[in-house]
Amino acid sequence: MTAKVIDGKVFAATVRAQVQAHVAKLKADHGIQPGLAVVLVGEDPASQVYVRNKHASTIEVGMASFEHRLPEDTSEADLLALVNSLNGDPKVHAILVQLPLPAHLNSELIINTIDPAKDVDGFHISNVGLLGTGQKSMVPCTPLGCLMMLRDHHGSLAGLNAVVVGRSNIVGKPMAQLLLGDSCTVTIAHSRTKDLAAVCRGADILVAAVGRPEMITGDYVKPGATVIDVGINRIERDGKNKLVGDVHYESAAKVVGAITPVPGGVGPMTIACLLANALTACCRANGLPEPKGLTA
Ligand SMILES: Nc1nc(=O)c2c([nH]1)NC[C@@H]1CN(c3ccc(C(=O)N[C@@H](CCC(=O)O)C(=O)O)cc3)C=[N+]21
Repeated sequence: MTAKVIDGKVFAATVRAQVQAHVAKLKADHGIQPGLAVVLVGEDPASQVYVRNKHASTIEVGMASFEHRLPEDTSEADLLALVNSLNGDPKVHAILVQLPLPAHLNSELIINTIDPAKDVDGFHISNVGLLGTGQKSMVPCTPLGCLMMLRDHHGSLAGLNAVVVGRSNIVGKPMAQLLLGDSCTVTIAHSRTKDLAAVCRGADILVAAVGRPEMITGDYVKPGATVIDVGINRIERDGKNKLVGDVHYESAAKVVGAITPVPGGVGPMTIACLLANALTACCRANGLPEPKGLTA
């Protein structure tokens, strides 16, 4: 069987185009421009790349982008003061504090200080609770992007067996909630699950978010299954730096029905969903109808 490659790059471009059109309409009809603030503490090179990409895409869809780069030794009090000022800034509808933060900063405290209505990452405890109880919330960008690709590929997800490998607060747990919301039968597995391969082989939908390069091989997948690879691992192979997922693409692709590549799968969708969430936050803040097809 030849697997269908789910092209996240192409899909993300269509999401960004929808966001761009909606942003233009907000401006024309209401004179409103959505604003996204990104806060980066420290000099982590990978984080700097993401922040630069986010800035460029934000401008491209016509939103205002506010970048705050703070030194590694920024105090918790100073960071909290910045978050509070962004909370109170009417031009800022959406706030993202890049993670991980330097170890001397309490990430939970900082995330929970963001106004939940502006929390485009959906990491605030209020948004986590709202999602868990099926209420309107801000939904974490990576799981939202995965859900969009799955809905596009399958139409309805009702009744399908979904296995999420990974139990993080930013991907595994919210992904499971979203799949449950779409009426999948959901299993959350992880590195300590007994006979992980057998559990994974029961999946019609397999979401790999364990953070272990190429761990999910062809032996872990059911023929015809849909595989979403959330992993982004930088490894060295044959003296070269390479980006690989949590799925061993070559062996899995021989078995499954559809699969997302790395790069060019979930990553671009994460950024597109960040923009979608910023737009949603802006519409809600102004009591306007939300964009269709861009929310959970
Ligand atoms: N508060 C917060 N929210 C985040 O959403 C967040 C974060 N912190 N910290 C870091 C991670 C990482 N992340 C990525 C987004 C896009 C790509 C992406 O577009 N990747 C490209 C490849 C890029 C490359 O070549 O390096 C791809 O997969 O095709 C990757 C990683 C968001 N994160």
